[in-house]
Amino acid sequence: MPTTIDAKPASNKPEARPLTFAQAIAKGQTPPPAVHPELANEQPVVTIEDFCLYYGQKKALFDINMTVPNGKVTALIGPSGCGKSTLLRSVNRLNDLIDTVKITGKMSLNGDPIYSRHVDVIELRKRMGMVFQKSNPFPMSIFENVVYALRIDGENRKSVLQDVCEKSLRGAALWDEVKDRLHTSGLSLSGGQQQRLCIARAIAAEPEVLLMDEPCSALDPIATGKVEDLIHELRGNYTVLIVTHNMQQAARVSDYTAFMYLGRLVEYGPTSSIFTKPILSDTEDYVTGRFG
Ligand SMILES: Nc1ncnc2c1ncn2[C@@H]1O[C@H](COP(=O)(O)OP(=O)(O)OP(=O)(O)O)[C@@H](O)[C@H]1O
Repeated sequence: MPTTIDAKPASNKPEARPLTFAQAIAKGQTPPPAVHPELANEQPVVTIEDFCLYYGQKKALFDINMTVPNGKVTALIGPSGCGKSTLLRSVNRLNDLIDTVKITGKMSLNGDPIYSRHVDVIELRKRMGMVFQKSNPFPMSIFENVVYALRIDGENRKSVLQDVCEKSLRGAALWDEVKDRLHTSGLSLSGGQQQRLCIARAIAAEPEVLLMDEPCSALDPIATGKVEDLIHELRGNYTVLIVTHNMQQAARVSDYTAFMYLGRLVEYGPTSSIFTKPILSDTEDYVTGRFG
């Protein structure tokens, strides 16, 4: 069904055609997103309320309202430049590093404000894991990469570190490939293994949410398949918010999908619904490759 956003009839026309989301934006309106009812049954880990972000004068995010549900994989999709990475990086305040960035609105992590003046950003980031496009193992052994966050927190008990290392590498589907060379450099692994090592490092810290910014974009198809399988398996145990350019990837790995366009959240719902029976015609056009 096509969207019916702000379908005000023009005064001299008996039947105005409903505006699409994109047309409404072009007319300067801010249509509310189409949020599917299933989300109301989920427990939010991250809550985003009326969130706007500006790079200097340029507004990149417009009144984003959404929640990231507990124990689920949520994919952010949309055309290049629509604000997916900006939104993801706002969750762990990586955008603080850019001088010109200003924000309005709120975000919270399990009820705790993310953007309060009193927040210790370092402590806040410890509660979240981040996996980047390009894997970034530290120049140290596989073992030390995985237990890095624990070491920083002063944990030096060998048995604890060994347990966490094994559990995290198993969780990242890497254990069998590296268990006999834990003390060789993380940099000696293949690209796909390095990315799974980064995921192991992230989950070792037991993050409340794992943020992934196009984690497969630098990988070949086989390594991509392994990382996708892994992300899919993280469901239930971890809350994941992932940016992807690749719609097939979103369909394969995620429970929920949020479609963004020109800095707005357009539609958000179960991945199967977004791809097979979206509410808005804009979403349908995007997922079927007719625009974007
Ligand atoms: N550091 C920056 N300074 C100024 N503008 C920026 C900066 N980073 C991003 N932008 C702008 O903000 C908007 C959103 O960019 P963002 O990278 O978040 O989009 P995206 O959906 O992740 O794109 P892509 O899929 O191409 O990575 C774009 O118009 C972009 O040019």
